[in-house]
Amino acid sequence: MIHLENVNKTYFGAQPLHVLKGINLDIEAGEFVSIMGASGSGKSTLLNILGILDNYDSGLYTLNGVRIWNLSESKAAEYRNHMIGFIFQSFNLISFKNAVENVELPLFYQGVSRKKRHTLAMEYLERLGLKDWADHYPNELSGGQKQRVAIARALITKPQMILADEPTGALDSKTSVEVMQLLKDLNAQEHITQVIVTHDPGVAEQTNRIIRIKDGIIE
Ligand SMILES: Nc1ncnc2c1ncn2[C@@H]1O[C@H](COP(=O)(O)OP(=O)(O)OP(=O)(O)O)[C@@H](O)[C@H]1O
Repeated sequence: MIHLENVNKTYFGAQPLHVLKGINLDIEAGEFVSIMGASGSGKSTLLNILGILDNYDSGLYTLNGVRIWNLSESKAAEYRNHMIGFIFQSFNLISFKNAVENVELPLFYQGVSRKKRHTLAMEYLERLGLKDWADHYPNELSGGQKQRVAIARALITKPQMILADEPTGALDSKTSVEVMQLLKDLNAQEHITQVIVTHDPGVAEQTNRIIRIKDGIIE
């Protein structure tokens, strides 16, 4: 599903920083993998490239056989909206929208009718055990509840893969285990490919493969 060949990425700041130095990586459909590496090793950079949120300088990236290179912003957004669900450490919920409105948002961008997106969002909230919290705002939810709302939002477009950047980074250890179990179940039951960036060896151990990045390459 994901194929990377000799992918390079440099940030051109005051001093150029060659972050990814020839990444070769294959992730098959249905895999449940984690990416580990020291702080600054390029994990988020790699995840952003996989999620078509950022460009790379050279090499090859194909997603489901489609070459991802120099896409227009609208084409990139279309691929993201239809293929990829994102989960972030800081949840990235919209604070002035309640839980069900947050979950509905990706469908709004897909032009789905108000009624249909509300019905679907309620279904996903229910699946994640949050039906009774639908009209609560993010600041009224615990960290674990916020992350479950974010997971519902990631799932609602039925993505083929989920990219998660430190999904448990802001959660206590008990809630982390619950969220990881949820992601694991999703992988087992629905075969959604998942790529999880984490610092936490306990989180990585729960995935089926650990990819280690060091000095800009995969070990
Ligand atoms: N937009 C940017 N412009 C310039 N440099 C950047 C940019 N984004 C990241 N970097 C630098 O690139 C390097 C890799 O960053 P990245 O966020 O990919 O690492 P990481 O492995 O995810 O780190 P962490 O575990 O701390 O989140 C770091 O040195 C970072 O400072």
